[in-house]
Amino acid sequence: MSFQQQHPDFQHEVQRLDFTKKYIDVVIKTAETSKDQFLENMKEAFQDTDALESSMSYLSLLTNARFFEMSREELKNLKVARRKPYFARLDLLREGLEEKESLYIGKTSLYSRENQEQIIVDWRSPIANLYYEGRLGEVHYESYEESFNGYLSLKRQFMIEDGQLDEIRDIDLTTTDELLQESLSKSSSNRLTEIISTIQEEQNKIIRADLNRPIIVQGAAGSGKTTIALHRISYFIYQYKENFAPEQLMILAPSRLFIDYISEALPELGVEKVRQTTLQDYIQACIAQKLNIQDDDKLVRLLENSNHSETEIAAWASSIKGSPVFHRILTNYITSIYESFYPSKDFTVDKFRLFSYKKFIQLFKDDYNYLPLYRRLEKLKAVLQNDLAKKKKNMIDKIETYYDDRIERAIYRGKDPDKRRQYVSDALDKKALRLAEIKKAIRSAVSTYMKQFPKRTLIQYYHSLFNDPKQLYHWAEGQLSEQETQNLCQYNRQLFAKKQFEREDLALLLYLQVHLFGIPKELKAKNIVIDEAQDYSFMELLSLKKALDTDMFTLVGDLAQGIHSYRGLTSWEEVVNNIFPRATYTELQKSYRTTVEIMEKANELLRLLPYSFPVVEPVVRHGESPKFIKRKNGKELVSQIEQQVTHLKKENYKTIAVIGKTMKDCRLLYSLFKEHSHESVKLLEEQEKIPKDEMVIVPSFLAKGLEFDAVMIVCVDETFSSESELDIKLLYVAMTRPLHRLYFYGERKEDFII
Ligand SMILES: Nc1ncnc2c1ncn2[C@@H]1O[C@H](COP(=O)(O)OP(=O)(O)OP(=O)(O)O)[C@@H](O)[C@H]1O
Repeated sequence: MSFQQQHPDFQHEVQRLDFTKKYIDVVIKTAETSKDQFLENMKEAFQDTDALESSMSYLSLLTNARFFEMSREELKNLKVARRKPYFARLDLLREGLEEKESLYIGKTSLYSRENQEQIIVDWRSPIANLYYEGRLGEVHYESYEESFNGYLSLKRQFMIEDGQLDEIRDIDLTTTDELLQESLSKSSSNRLTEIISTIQEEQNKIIRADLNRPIIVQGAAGSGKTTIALHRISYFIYQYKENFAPEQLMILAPSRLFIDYISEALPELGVEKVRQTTLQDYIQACIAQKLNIQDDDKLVRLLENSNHSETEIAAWASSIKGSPVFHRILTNYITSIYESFYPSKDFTVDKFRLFSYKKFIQLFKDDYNYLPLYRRLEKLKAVLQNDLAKKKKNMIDKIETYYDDRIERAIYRGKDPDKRRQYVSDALDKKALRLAEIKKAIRSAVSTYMKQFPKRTLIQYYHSLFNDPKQLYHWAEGQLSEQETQNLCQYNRQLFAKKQFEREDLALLLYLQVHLFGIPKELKAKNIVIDEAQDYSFMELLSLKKALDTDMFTLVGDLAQGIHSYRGLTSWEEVVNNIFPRATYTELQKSYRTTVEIMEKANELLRLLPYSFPVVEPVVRHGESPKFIKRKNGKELVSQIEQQVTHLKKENYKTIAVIGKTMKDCRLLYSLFKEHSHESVKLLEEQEKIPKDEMVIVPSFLAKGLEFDAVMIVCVDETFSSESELDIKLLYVAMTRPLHRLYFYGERKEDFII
């Protein structure tokens, strides 16, 4: 018997676990067969225990089929839960009650079918919050806007593997960290996992922060931002399951590679139905077009420093297109488009004036100002059609009456019967002609009137924006010089000539789409999580907010890893002040991923960056110090790395990555491996899936957000320079990927800055 199994309650907890598992089995079986079977199933399962007694006494409730109505989803969760029904227990004496109750906290809830008592309490329920933040003793919690007090006398953690209780541990202040330590020391599976049982207090605060307000989290590398963001979605779905379908939530990830990385944690959290996409894919869906986008090309060019002045202009164009200057430009541009739609003629049919242009403009400008331009036009077209339908009879009647009157007068007044006949016949002809005319005019009136409004496509509008530098200068209201607007127009026209766009154009296209055409309802998510949000530009965030028509965003990111800062953000302040004024801002400085030794080295880099964040505090977990190894060349470099990998695998490290600074360096390494190695190696690109048990080669900018047991940063042709902020950030990203081991392979130590 192990030490933990000597816990006086161990046997009791084994029984309790047994009961829970059997109960789950019965519920599953009953849900899959029929409710009438419940009793039989209960008898069978609990033949030898007393539990049956109490169950039998609630027989009457069983007539209620509702207790067994379970969605496929719930059934699936329950089947998963059987392996580990719960991870903690709380003993709570609620104020005003005599007896304390034991609450078992798990990933999904389970109610007793007989008396509605909770056999398992969902980790997202209000009372489970006590596990994450309440110390033992007097506690207070809120549930559905009511406050409760109570006394928490026990917090117990369970280690359950495959339905077997391995260990129990009662938590007081000294042992809180043990489970976390254990969980962190495990090897990484290349996938993000759920951390429900070890969520830390500061993380819990963010997960459960007011769901009706946006939240911005600046978190150090490895502080759990991605993990927390996913848990917050899970919490949101739980809280609002009646009001929102998971499909109405959206995760915007930096790349498809990253979506693959988080994919495994999603079902466990019950959030797999949440829409997961990248900004590029999402915007292209909104504008219903597939564009030819040059991806990350700019970053690579910046890295490789090719053609200096051209690269500089490209980076400058990105920064301008992402900045608030373009908000001003687009606002003015859109106003000018709107004004060009104000008609100067009334809506007339034949000789009748039906609708004044002033009224048209008033409806266009004021009454329908909540709609995008072309939707306003559709509305107005419908207004004209309605109006016409109402007045049509009247117009026809007027013409008929006019001729009928004349004919009648002629019949009575005229003396010469021949002349009279001729007059009447002419009048009848004229009447028929006029009636045919007016009917024809009525048929085409609306479409003729609507023809004055130009029909242009989004892309045509976008191209026009860069047509005339003088106009652009005017719209920028002094925020750009004439030279700058000329450069910008020239730059974009060159792209257009190649039928190309760059990522920075997407936000502007989205902004125009929203104001001119609108976006389909089914693409309007209600709650949005953005990971690596530091790489978004001001205009990207603003356009998304406009497109989605909500400020319910969770933004998580780390400015120190802002490798796209030429277009991305340099401070969260501008985001809070100008886009999400209702947002709460939180910082996370503790890092859970890596060891103290690795984090200390990475912190040295952080000090070289122009940010005033405090250095990252690693959770105390020690390991080997990062090592510099003088690299060899060609075949010998490959065998050098292979030996290290063999060594690491012996130590049971499973996921290993070689990180190069650029894709170019990675391709070089990859071809060396192809030529000289028997090991299977994969080069990760943007659209890849991450293999489970192969070593990977990945460029630093794509490694962002991922993690591995061990990382080897290898410099072949490229080195990192302390002169370049981008290099520092890329190296920082690379250095903060490993959980356990870090090696630098290069010519000289200086090539890695520190
Ligand atoms: N409370 C926790 N308990 C156990 N593991 C945790 C906890 N918080 C974070 N981790 C682990 O720390 C690692 C880093 O988490 P995550 O990837 O969410 O961090 P991040 O802030 O998004 O990192 P990056 O900035 O590098 O993208 C993961 O392995 C995660 O499982």
